[in-house]
Amino acid sequence: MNLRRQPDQALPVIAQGLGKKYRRGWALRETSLVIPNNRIVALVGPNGAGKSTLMGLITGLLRPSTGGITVFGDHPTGKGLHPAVSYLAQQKPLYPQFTVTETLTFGARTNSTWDQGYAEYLIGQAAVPMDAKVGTLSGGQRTRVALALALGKRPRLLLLDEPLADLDPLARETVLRTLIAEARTQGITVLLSSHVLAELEGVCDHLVLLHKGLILLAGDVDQLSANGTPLGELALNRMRQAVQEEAA
Ligand SMILES: Nc1ncnc2c1ncn2[C@@H]1O[C@H](COP(=O)(O)OP(=O)(O)OP(=O)(O)O)[C@@H](O)[C@H]1O
Repeated sequence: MNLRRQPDQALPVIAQGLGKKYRRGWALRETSLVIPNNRIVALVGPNGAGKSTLMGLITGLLRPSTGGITVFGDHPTGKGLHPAVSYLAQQKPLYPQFTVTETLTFGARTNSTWDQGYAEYLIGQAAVPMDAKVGTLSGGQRTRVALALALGKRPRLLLLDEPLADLDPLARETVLRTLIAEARTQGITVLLSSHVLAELEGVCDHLVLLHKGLILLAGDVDQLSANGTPLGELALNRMRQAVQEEAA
């Protein structure tokens, strides 16, 4: 595949033969992948499968050892995120001493595409006081502030690396629902990594399943699942099959 920039390649992610090797070995191998527009993508796989590594390569925070990757037709440079991409990891990069207002001001100063009205709307929806210091907020409220920061940039691709892991089940459900509603309304492609397969059912319409640095399954759920098997079961069955093949 030719990775030079072409109009028809302005897809969120195209990876070809992508690999990342650390001193201990390969974290991601021979990954060829297309993430289409307007999808809510479940990025799943066991611990150490390579999910965070793939996200790091998409953000440009990591450099590939082999192959190449484009994000909306551009090669990630490693000098900051692509303007159309927001990234939220479990450790949310928020300053505890900042108030919510100051946090949004920071978002405005650091993002040329910042939409202050939209960010304030998202904070209002979460009923988080604008004058509260971030360090005094609950885990769920902090996640909502981090999401407002990520979405206020008006991204076309939102990368979420286990962002809900520290929330209770009710808060997880609320945040996930809000997030997905926003993504669908705004036409944002979301790449969401999670170990909780059940909560991705009915939320994600595209699946990328990684195992030991290799892609086992990738595609739209309705195409991968001929007989309507739910996403979680589809992923688990394929992972079990891979483990059995390794043992044989
Ligand atoms: N900075 C690093 N240096 C060396 N090895 C690393 C580094 N980061 C990741 N690895 C290794 O690469 C492999 C893939 O790790 P990665 O964090 O991408 O997996 P993951 O699917 O996100 O795992 P988890 O579900 O546990 O978060 C693992 O074997 C991990 O030990």
